[in-house]
Amino acid sequence: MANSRQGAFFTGEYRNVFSEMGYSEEAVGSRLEEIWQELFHGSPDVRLYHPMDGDKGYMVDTGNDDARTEGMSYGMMFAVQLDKKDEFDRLWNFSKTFMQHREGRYKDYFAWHCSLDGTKLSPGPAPDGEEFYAMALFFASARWGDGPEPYDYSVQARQILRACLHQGEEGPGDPMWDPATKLIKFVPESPFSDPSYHLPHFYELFALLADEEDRLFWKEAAAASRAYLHTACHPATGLSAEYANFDGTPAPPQPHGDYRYFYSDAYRVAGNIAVDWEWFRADPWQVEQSNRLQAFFRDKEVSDYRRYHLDGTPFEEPALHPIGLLATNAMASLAADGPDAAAFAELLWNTPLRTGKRRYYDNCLYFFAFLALSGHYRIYLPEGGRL
Ligand SMILES: O[C@@H]1[C@@H](O)[C@H](O[C@@H]2CO[C@@H](O[C@@H]3CO[C@@H](O)[C@H](O)[C@H]3O)[C@H](O)[C@H]2O)OC[C@H]1O
Repeated sequence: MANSRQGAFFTGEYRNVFSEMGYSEEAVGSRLEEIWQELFHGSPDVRLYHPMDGDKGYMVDTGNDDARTEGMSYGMMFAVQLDKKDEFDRLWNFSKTFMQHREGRYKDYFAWHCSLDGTKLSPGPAPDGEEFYAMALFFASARWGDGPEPYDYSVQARQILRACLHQGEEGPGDPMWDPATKLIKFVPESPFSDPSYHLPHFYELFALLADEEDRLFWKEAAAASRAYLHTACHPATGLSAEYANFDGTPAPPQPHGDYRYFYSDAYRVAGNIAVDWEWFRADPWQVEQSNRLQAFFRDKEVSDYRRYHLDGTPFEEPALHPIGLLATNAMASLAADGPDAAAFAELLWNTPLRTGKRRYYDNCLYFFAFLALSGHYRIYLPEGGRL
């Protein structure tokens, strides 16, 4: 039975799109377990997760030979969804020990990437990591209960979210959310956003679980992000830019590159929108948007996926992560109700994990798509917690 919280309706149900298409629950379950085994415990040329001696482990970005808060927090989300506490704790311990700052302008934030021995490669954070850490930690607290530091998961999650909103109020630094617009920034210092960082479905939950005094902010942030995505996604193609201003227009070129186009970061927008729809049914535009995006990719071969202008004009340059893009296009089927929904899910089902050097980002998105489309990407709340 759905219940209502100021416009967001927690569905309490998780569709298994693959079963709806005729695959047995058993086949879907064993496929999911196979993906877990390959990515976490498979051969060295397949796996992403690596346990270290002692009590730590990391996810490697195989394309860049480093560990990123993105992949570390994704790994924690995969682990908590599938009830794998040992892997979760190792990833968290590595993140906490090597990546989190103890002082200064980034206190309680995480260096966005480090080498595989834990040496920070650059101090700045990437806010998509912080929000995934916080959500995964809250889910861990609900599934397994809080333990001694650093496994006091809910305490750790609140500490991260406190920094995200209040950094700079009593010392150096900047918050990760813009206080005026309530939109997440690309990095704490930037006056613009990254559409793929917007996770209103997480903010609805932060509004229940974060520090009491910040709960209203998170509720408003959920609404602000939903509205923002309308402005960031092209009205005809559904494509969004890598980085976008707070009014949704593509952000100007940056010293480290020109990100006004649909490329690797932006794939995730489709998946995020679909999960928000599945969890909260708050914004019917998400259904139209998902149909629109799938219509844009309908006639395109995965092997011919490219970088695109937002109006859909292709670059010569191929997509760096075509399997990742297929995964998020398929994830959109959780929200889409158009003629392409089943076809994209079917195509993903019939596509294997990516192999080779660049497999990390593709296979992370692939894992999310399988979790979501099989009904295994779920909300876990502490006992007595209600939506
Ligand atoms: O300038 C950095 C900025 O690059 C960093 O962004 C993080 C890394 O990139 C994003 O994901 C990548 C997508 O492309 C694939 O090829 C990579 O493997 C992925 O890691 C990720 O979303 C960002 O967190 O953020 C900090 C800035 O200072």
